[in-house]
Amino acid sequence: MRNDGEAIVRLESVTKNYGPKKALDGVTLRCLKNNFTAILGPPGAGKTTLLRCAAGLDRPTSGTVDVAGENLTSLDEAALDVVRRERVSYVFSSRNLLPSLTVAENLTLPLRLARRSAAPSLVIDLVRRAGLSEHLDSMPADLCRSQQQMVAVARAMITSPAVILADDPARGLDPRSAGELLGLLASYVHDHAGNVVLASHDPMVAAYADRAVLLRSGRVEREMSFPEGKEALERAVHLAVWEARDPF
Ligand SMILES: Nc1ncnc2c1ncn2[C@@H]1O[C@H](COP(=O)(O)OP(=O)(O)OP(=O)(O)O)[C@@H](O)[C@H]1O
Repeated sequence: MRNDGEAIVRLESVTKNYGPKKALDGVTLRCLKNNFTAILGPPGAGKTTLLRCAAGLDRPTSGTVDVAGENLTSLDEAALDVVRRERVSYVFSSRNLLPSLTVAENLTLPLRLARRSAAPSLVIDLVRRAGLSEHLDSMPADLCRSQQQMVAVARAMITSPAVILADDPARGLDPRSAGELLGLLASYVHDHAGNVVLASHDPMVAAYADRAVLLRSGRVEREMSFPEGKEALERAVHLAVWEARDPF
């Protein structure tokens, strides 16, 4: 981890209301460059809302959101569309792939849409790490769910975006597959100087992260990072959740 203190995603006093519901309630947060930041919290804590505001998919009711130095809240729809297409990769917890395209076509779709190419070494490396070498000509329906999510995560990396925002991509996977998926994201951060912000209800995710942010009722409850290692971070997160006497 290179913790240079610079933020790739910055939220300042962000509030998001859905009618009378405050999904985010004055969130101020910095997700540092070259870090895997885990946003952890129980269902309804506001994790998805936070990611959607950071991706420019939703606009905050008040407050500001900066991504890669760009103030999203000041952009019009056309400029926001460019950020969404070119600067940010978003991974959903399921149904990320186009069912009528092969795995290879799904994987390279963002490059085709942006009329760009990627370094062959990056593509080969991603395919190998994601365990997809044997499946490039398969259709998504022929893959199991964990493989489909691997394609989605590898696809998010293929354009080398400013930041990958992932909404519980390992939700519902068996522990081994979840570990492989999170490991792929963690290695991308460290080997390709990537930036990842991942939301999850599962404290286990902290074992792969550099920094954990606990969110509850739309507020940042606690932020944790442990230079001594990820296991210490996972232990601290479990302890904090237990101490709150309100497990996720
Ligand atoms: N489009 C919407 N309209 C109304 N209320 C919403 C909407 N989106 C989210 N909410 C509410 O805002 C709160 C935060 O929701 P959000 O989905 O961000 O939480 P979450 O932490 O991602 O939850 P989960 O882990 O269940 O996905 C919840 O109370 C939710 O019901």
